[in-house]
Parts: sequence; structure tokens; C-alpha cells
Amino acid sequence: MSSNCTVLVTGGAGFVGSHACKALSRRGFTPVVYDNLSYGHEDAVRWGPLERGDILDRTRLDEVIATHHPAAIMHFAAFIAVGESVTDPGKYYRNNVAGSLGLMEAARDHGISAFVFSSTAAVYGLPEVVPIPESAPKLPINPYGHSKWMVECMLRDFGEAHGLKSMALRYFNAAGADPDCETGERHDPETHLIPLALDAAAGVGKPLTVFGEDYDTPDGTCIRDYIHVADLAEAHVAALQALLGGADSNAYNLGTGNGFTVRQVIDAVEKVTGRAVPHSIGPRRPGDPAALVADPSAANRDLGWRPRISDLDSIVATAWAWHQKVNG
Ligand SMILES: NC(=O)c1ccc[n+]([C@@H]2O[C@H](COP(=O)([O-])OP(=O)(O)OC[C@H]3O[C@@H](n4cnc5c(N)ncnc54)[C@H](O)[C@@H]3O)[C@@H](O)[C@H]2O)c1
Ligand SMILES: O=c1ccn([C@@H]2O[C@H](COP(=O)(O)OP(=O)(O)O[C@H]3O[C@H](CO)[C@@H](O)[C@H](O)[C@H]3O)[C@@H](O)[C@H]2O)c(=O)[nH]1
Repeated sequence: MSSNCTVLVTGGAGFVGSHACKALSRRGFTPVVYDNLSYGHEDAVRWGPLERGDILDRTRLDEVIATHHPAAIMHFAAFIAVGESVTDPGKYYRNNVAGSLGLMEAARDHGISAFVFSSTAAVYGLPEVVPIPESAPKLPINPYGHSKWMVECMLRDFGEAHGLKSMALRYFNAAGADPDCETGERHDPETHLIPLALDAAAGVGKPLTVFGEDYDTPDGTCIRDYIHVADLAEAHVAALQALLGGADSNAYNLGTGNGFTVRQVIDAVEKVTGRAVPHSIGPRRPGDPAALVADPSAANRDLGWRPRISDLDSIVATAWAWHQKVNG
């Protein structure tokens, strides 16, 4: 490992980024969070300094990089709401694509050669083969997915032209919370299934609407591959260590390889919380594929990474503990 253990973590005040900071700090790295707090939380920055700034502000980026001299960048900062990306695509292309471009140019200009990027299963669009291998066609069906695939393409080109080495990590459904309850999911607005089901069970939110029960799946509801955010965090550290150890650039799926239906998630929430999840059946949500499940074998093989706490009960139990801490 390089003797310089400082990592610039864009979006480190957010859900996945804050867990990655904890994992980095446990492995001896110093995470310097660079976040404009547009959606993040200042009190989620606990494992290193917070530098407020926008990835679109090149002057501020240069200043922070010159101050901390990071050896690597982990890039989580992005807008993440798929539906909003359809109605306001400019917001997504500016932040996710132009913002990432400025960050990559800053990395190039400051001689930073290791870059770990938050990509997504949304780059695959409506996959024909499930479990999905990394080689599956990249045919995103919304601006959010396009924005992430564009950044992957830019990273490939910066690698060839400038020697910037990168790992693009394509998460499936990030869920759960830190097992020590030090950080967790606090999106606003929240659109993800598990926190909404917990809100409904706790009576702090509306009843859950199940988006469609006429899919070609065993119980008619959509199948997703839920991956614990702490396991995602460990994968980021493994990818970073591989890059710093000389590995080539690559892209990896991060999932368990097991899918669960929306009904199975509701059952798990009812079992873990001991409460009913009030819900009704609504129409399909536009753009939802019937099933998204990762083939995670490449990350297993190359990074030595395996999910450890991504069974559905552990995901829901940690998310529930965090939910109770936040909501009292
Ligand atoms: N949550 C998921 O299920 C999921 C799935 C696949 C991929 N991802 C990707 O993982 C990353 C993190 O997602 P998350 O769920 O933690 O989201 P989040 O909204 O909790 O975190 C994103 C963070 O980035 C910051 N940010 C946004 N734009 C910024 C800018 N211009 N400059 C500086 N900071 C900025 C926000 O303030 C926030 O703290 C994103 O890139 C997302 O696309 C998330
Ligand atoms: O109120 C709700 C919310 C969700 N769902 C369903 O639950 C499943 C999971 O939905 P959600 O939690 O919104 O996640 P996804 O839409 O699968 O998207 C997540 O996972 C993608 C990769 O798989 C990432 O690209 C996205 O950023 C991330 O939000 C889907 O079948 C939804 O139709 C409902 O039935 N009701």
C-alpha cells in the first residue's frame, strides 16, 4: 500500500459514502470528505475532515486537493433519483457527468492515479440475461443510468490517455445500515423500498404501494438483489487496495447473486419489526425491470470480495435499528 493513506471521498456525507469512510478509517486510511451537503448530512462525517465544496467548482477542488494531497479518489457524489432524472435530465447530466469530468481532470492535473467510482446496475437497462454479467450490453433506459455509463466511458478514455486507473463499481440495491448504528440511510425524499416499508410499519409514513403484481416472477412482484451497504463499503476498500497495489482498471458488479421479490421484502420487514406493513397494490412504475440480479463472481475472484451481512434479515434488522435511532 502507498505510504500516503489520504483518500478524497466525494459525497462522503451521504448514505453509501459515509459507510465507505468508516471502512476506510478502519483500514488505516484518512477519508477527507468533499461534499456540498445538497443531500448529505454533516453529522454523517465522522471518520475524517469535511471539506464543503461542489464537484462542479474546480477552484475549490484544486484548493482541497492541494491541502490534503490525497493518493486516491472515491467518487460517490451524484444525484440519484431515477424518476427525477427523466423529468429534469439537465440536472443529472450537469452534476453526474460534468461534475465527474471536472473531478477526473483535477485528478489528472494533480497526479492522482487511483479512482473508485459509484456506478449502478441501471447501466444495464432491461437485461436479457439474469444473473447479469459485467459483459452484458450497456443500454440504460433513463438519464440517471446514461449519466453513470457516460462516466464509465470517460474513465476508460482518461485511463488510456492519462494513465488514470479506475474501478467502476456497479451496485445493485444498496440497503441496510451500519451494524453499530453510527450511520445509515437518510434520503429526502426517500424512494427506496426498504426504508419506505419500515416507515409504513412504524406508522411514520404512508402505507406502502407495491408497484405492480403482474410481473413474470413467482409472486408477480419485481425481483431485486439487495446488498448491505457495509458490504459495499468493504468492496470499495478492496477495489482501492487493488488499484494501489497495481491492478488494472476494471468494472465490477456488487450484489449477492440472490434476488428477492417485493413481497419477500415486506415479509422480512414484518418478521424483523414484529409489525404489519400496511400496503396496497398499485400500477407498475415506469422503467422497472422485472428482475435485476448480479453475477458477482468477478468481484469475488479479482477483489477477494464476498458479501458477509447481506442476507435479507440482516439488511432489514440493521436498517430497522437505524430507523428507530433516527425516528425515536
Ligand atoms: N443508493 C443506491 O441504491 C445506489 C445504487 C447504485 C448506485 N448508487 C450510487 O452511489 C452513490 C451514492 O449514493 P447514495 O445513496 O449514498 O446517495 P446520497 O444522496 O445519500 O449521497 C450522495 C452525496 O453526494 C453529495 N453531492 C451530490 N452532488 C454533489 C456535488 N455536485 N458536489 C458535492 N457533493 C455532492 C450529496 O450532498 C450527498 O451527500 C451515487 O453516486 C449513486 O448514484 C447508489
Ligand atoms: O414504494 C415502492 C418503492 C419501490 N418498490 C419496488 O421495490 C423494488 C426496489 O425499488 P427501489 O428501492 O426504488 O430501487 P430500484 O428502483 O431497484 O433502484 C435502486 O437500484 C438500482 C440498481 O439496481 C440503482 O441504480 C438505483 O439508484 C437504486 O435506487 C422495485 O421493484 C420497485 O418497483 C415498490 O414496490 N414500492
